Amino acid sequence: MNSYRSLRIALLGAGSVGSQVARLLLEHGDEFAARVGAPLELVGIGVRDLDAKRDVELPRELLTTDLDTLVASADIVVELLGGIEPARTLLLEALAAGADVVTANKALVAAHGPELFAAAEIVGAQVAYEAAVAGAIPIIRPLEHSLAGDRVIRVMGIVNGTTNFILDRMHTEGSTLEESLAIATELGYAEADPTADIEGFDAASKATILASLAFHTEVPASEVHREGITGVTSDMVAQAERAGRVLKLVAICERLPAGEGQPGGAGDRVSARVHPVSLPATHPLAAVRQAMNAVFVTAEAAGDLMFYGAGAGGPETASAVLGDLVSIARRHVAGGPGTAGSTHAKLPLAPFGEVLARHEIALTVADQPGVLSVIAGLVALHGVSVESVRQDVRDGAATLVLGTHTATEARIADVLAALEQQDDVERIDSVIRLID
Ligand SMILES: NC(=O)c1ccc[n+]([C@@H]2O[C@H](COP(=O)([O-])OP(=O)(O)OC[C@H]3O[C@@H](n4cnc5c(N)ncnc54)[C@H](O)[C@@H]3O)[C@@H](O)[C@H]2O)c1
Ligand SMILES: N[C@@H](CCO)C(=O)O
Ligand code: NA
Repeated sequence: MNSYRSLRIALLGAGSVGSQVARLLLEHGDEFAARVGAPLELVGIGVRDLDAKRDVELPRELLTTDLDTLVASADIVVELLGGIEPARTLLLEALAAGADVVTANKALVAAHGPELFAAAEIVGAQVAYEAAVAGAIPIIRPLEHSLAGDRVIRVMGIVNGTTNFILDRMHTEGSTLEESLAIATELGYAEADPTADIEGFDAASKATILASLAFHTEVPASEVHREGITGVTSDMVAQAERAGRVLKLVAICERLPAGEGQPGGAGDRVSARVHPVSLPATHPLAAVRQAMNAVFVTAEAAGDLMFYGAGAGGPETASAVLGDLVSIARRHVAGGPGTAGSTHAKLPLAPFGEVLARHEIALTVADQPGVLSVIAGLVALHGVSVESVRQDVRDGAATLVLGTHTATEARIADVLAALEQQDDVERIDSVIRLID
């Protein structure tokens, strides 16, 4: 090993992920030093309560509740607190002092990434966040570096382990959302506030990050259309199964072509959204079970790429955090400023209403002659064509399941509003987007 001085590492947070990062850093310190060319010295672990019970027993002398002082003493700050504050202020303080930053905090990167990246650029420091999207799966680095010479067309993935775990158990065991969420929380997958998982906020933060990287364009969290899984019922799961399909919560980031005659991507727009979809059971994403994640990337020259692995869990996420840490530490030893991400493409964002999808609409209707043709006519009136109809009559009421051809979200919203007004329609039971 050369004679480079020790690198001082400050760890903020010793929860599910932080305690595993501390453990691995202490257990494998010699290996990391050999990879980096300098020792990585864990100088302190910022916690809220020195006596709290933790997943891992940590050396008492490293624990501190004075996070500001800890940050001021470090070359590299690893933030695993979660939430916006005080994480944002502490990281801005670290960057202002010239330290590099590693974080797994997708909520923070989605909401304040540009602010952190700008602060890093001023001092030539680096912000690394591989763990923020799809946990252990390398996806940030491939989008930022490996695919920087290609044109990404689409990123579609299961990026929230908790909701995948819940939907998987609804399919395989008929469990309720509540009981599966309790298990996911126990296993360390769920966010501190699990509303972030089940309402799709966590996946939407990840969609923001993925879209910004994939399209070299700042995609604000406020522009991501978001729907969670609280509207997914056991009836919807049963109906999907009868049709040989599986329900999943997915994030879709797409580059929407400007249209015929526009050369070389000129006029393209981008869109990012999170919502449940219905997939054929044979689709590769349907095979992503339990809390696993998978991300498909389609790029113009590379074609389809698939990234699969653990998207949540303490040790799994710690792997990505430590990968960032080793990579940043190597740069310290080699010298030179950190690499800044690029958002120079500045592609315009397409409104959600212009996004195209096939939909399946389940309705309870009066079981009377002629109802089907009235409804089909009403749907057609709004410029949406019906591809398939399934009918199921039970106790004098009929369930009608309409599969549409591809239509814009705006047209589908008009169809749903019109169906709600239609006397023969008792209620709209569910609406789900179909993926082939
Ligand atoms: N758990 C996962 O599977 C996973 C996966 C990927 C990313 N992440 C992200 O990693 C981060 C940490 O997640 P986690 O699951 O370890 O959360 P956690 O709730 O288990 O741990 C966070 C810890 O930080 C501490 N903390 C919070 N605010 C503090 C403060 N002001 N001062 C001192 N300590 C404070 C908490 O007491 C807790 O021990 C989050 O940003 C999360 O989104 C988690
Ligand atoms: N709560 C998140 C953790 C990983 O980001 C999930 O369930 O995927
Ligand atoms: Na990752």
